Amino acid sequence: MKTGIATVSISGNLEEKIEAIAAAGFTGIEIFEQDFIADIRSPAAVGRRIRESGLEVMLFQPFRDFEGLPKALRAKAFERAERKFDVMQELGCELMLICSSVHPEALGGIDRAAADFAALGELAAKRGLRVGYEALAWGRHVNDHRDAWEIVRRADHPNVGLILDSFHTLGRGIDPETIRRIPGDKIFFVQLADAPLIDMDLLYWSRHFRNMPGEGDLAVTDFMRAVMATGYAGPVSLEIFNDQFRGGSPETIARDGYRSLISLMDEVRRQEPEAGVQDLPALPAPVPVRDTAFIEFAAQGEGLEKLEGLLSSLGFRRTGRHVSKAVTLWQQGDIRIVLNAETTGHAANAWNVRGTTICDIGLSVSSAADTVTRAEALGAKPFSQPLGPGEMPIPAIRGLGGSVMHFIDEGALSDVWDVEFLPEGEAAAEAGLTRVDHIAQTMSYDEMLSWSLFWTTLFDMEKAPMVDVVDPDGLIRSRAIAAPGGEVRITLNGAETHKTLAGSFLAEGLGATIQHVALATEDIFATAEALKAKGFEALPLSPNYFDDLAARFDLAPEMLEKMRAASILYDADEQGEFFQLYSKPFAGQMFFEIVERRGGYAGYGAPNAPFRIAALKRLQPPKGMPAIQKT
Ligand SMILES: O=C(O)c1ccc(O)c(O)c1
Ligand SMILES: [Mg+2]
Repeated sequence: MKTGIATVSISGNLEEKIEAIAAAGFTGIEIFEQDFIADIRSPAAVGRRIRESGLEVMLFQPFRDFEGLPKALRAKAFERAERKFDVMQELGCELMLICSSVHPEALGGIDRAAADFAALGELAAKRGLRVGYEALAWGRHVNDHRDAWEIVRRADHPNVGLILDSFHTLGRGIDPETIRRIPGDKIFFVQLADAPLIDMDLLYWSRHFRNMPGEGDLAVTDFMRAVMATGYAGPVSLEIFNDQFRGGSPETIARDGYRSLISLMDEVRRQEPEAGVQDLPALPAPVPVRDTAFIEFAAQGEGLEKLEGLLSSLGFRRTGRHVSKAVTLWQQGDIRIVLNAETTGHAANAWNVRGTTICDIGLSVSSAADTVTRAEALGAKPFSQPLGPGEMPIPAIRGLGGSVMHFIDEGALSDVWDVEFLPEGEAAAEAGLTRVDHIAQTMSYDEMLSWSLFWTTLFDMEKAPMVDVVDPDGLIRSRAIAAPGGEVRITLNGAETHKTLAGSFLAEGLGATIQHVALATEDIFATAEALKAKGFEALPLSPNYFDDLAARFDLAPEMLEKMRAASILYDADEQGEFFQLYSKPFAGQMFFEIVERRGGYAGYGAPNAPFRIAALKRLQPPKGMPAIQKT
């Protein structure tokens, strides 16, 4: 299977685009004409450069306003096409994309357009070139792939074929099953893009909001299944017009594209085995996640002592000390927290950059080996560092932005805790915390699509709709990613400005990181009592919040009083209820959350987030003072 991406999909100049596309692992490139025209090099030199980087020049596009023109304009269009054929021959590209006309003088009529294409096919054939016809969703007369196909069919020329683009089909709500009727060898090229469902003008939506398959809401997998069912054996290529990507990092966007495409084709192969997806390396299915195995903090000195104090006040006990490293294990229920005070290695690097921070998360998965294999096939890098005495080689990868994740399964490595840690028997009463409910990653808004793609392509996890959270100083976009039974839940919080709480956390800490961890209890009132006895200090909330709760929900007055007394927040959905309790911030702006889910409540208390953020902000030092001291 040949994979491609259009130059228009990523930022930078043509050279930067070529480098990033080649580095990400694609087979080829679609040259978007503007990118080529802006380059100083000759077509031959550009073609050579692309091939030297290991890429094929798969497609030259777009050629606009060709078909259906009245006489004089028609002749000009053919001349224009000949000039572009010249360029293509120099470039070493044999396929041109012609998108359906938007010309105000273009005439309709399928036979007229077919005759134009038959004539152009002749000219192309003389030079050993081919042309493909794509229906733009906003084309003047042709805006549906079924009409474009009828024109190609009637043109009946071996050098004239159809080009399909998932956006134009799915964006118009055309059933992709209709593609199954087209002969695969008449489909010359396939472009893929997803998009978030937003009700707006098709052209504007397409030119600004496309994103990678899996990042949006369109049925791109169904589209591609139908394409493969035709016997299509040509390239599968991404064509993403996106304002954010145009301003992003070429490497990141190209890597995301590759991850998206491989994961999509893997899914197509699974769902449509008879379609015979060729030359796609075998890779394990998206990996089921079972639980959060551990959360590891990098902490040293005074910051370490403070964190130990906070963990004790949350009912955690130190249960182990690493056999060879300055690392301790803290437990409660099924929760494991690792405190790493090493002065070399990944944790030390993280501490040097951020101070006290979560530097690693461990996930329990069905197969750790499969997880690493799939992650690498999708472009992730394995992670390892020299093993100390007595240490076990736990499979790990680099997540995005330098983060690290370890994977533990039920195999030989599951007894890592007994092997690597000497037990410490500090007896102390727990506070009823049972497991990690969710992990909240904070990032800049631009990183959200990358992270949601990372989680949903590697693991058997689904993304929930985006929600907006109001911070007094700006907006936070929030999206949850969860395993089907909620075994692991991640929330991605994207800050648009550095003035928001999440944004200032980022400004201090360099890149996406985990800002809070939510721990589950089965009885939040009992937990709140137990914590109080241990000296835990809850985040104080405004009394107005509880008055509003009384107005919005039918809560028993005694329960409301208990919530008010213990600073417990509340939310409910159709399935159940949700209770939340926050710690005060520590190490700058990190915090813990304690939650109780009753019934099948599926959310994260998003309606409460503005009040939590305002409460946290009240505790920040006055503006102008440093918010984080590196301890
Ligand atoms: O927005 C456009 O004009 C445009 C151009 C070329 C394409 O392949 C396409 O899908 C859209
Ligand atoms: Mg297209």
